[in-house]
Amino acid sequence: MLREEELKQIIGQLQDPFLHKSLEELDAIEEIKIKQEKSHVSLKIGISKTNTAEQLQLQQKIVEKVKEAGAESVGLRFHELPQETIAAYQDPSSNQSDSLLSAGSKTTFLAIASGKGGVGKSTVSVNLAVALARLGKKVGLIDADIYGFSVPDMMGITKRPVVRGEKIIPVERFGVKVISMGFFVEDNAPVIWRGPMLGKMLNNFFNEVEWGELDYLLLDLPPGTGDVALDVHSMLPSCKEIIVSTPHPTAAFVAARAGAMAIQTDHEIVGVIENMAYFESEKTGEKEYVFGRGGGEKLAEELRVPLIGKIPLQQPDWDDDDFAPSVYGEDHPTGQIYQSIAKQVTNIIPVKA
Ligand SMILES: Nc1ncnc2c1ncn2[C@@H]1O[C@H](COP(=O)(O)OP(=O)(O)OP(=O)(O)O)[C@@H](O)[C@H]1O
Repeated sequence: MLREEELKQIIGQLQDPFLHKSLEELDAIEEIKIKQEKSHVSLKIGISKTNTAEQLQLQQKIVEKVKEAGAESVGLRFHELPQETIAAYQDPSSNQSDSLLSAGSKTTFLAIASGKGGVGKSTVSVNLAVALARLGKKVGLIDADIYGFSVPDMMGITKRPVVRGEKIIPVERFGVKVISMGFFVEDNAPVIWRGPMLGKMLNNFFNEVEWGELDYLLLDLPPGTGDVALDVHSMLPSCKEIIVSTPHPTAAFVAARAGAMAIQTDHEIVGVIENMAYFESEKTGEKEYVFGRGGGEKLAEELRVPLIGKIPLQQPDWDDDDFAPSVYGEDHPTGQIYQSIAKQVTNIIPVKA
């Protein structure tokens, strides 16, 4: 004679393979049905991650135990535990590499966007990522500018990521873990990613890349407010966002559209960076406002966020030994501006505890 209470107790002692808590504690036994005449037991069980090798092992253990209790046959169905349960029991320090998107993840996503192309969004993304790493933060960078991927060149990356098991290992440069669409494209060929393919690629960047533990994951978004930018925006997890603009007052109008798109797609704008803000004469130290003035302030005011930096118009350091065409050295005046921006970023969005 099979008894529900007894079976519940036996199965309840087994553990969820990922949360390492008993099924009883997780309230994971959803249903037990017994057909006495056939000695058949059917079960519905919750697990934190379905369709895994671990699920199969747990399944075998359950079947074994239920048969030991007298059942002839066992029917078993798994479903995913509620997110609240997973979040409540997940050890935040574990599982980081499994998915940055998991509820317990400590990673802040920080997207860098612009109203139009060529304003220096990628340059800012790269230098901000490096500056955060110089502050001792654990930083990743996704070059999600799917048509105009330029991060590998800007950082002087010549290596390609290696694949270990089923995971892609990002390339590390200046302490930043980098993944770019450019790594997966032959001979710099243009790519057309739309709809499901684009979503799949972005998903792979989050789930199939071995990021390890990250404090910040920066995303260099496609420029502008067109379809591609909108697609990428809406396919991302919820992000904090920085808008890059040039100083011309009309540029602020254009960039404000990017701001509107961020809000519409549920991303939170945390600041504005004005790039190519002025040219400073090496001889006299005088500033010339080549591209106009006031755009950054205007945009920040409109979006009701702080203006967290003004970056001058400048040539990168071509003489740098560790050649990376667009990364400024820590002692370079522009490098120092990036350090100050990075500090503000860590104040505005502190590393999650
Ligand atoms: N402050 C600056 N001073 C001088 N040149 C700069 C500055 N910022 C960016 N640039 C240069 O301007 C060009 C465009 O910059 P970048 O590629 O970063 O812009 P973007 O907005 O990401 O462009 P895209 O639309 O291609 O994504 C690059 O050649 C870059 O080196």
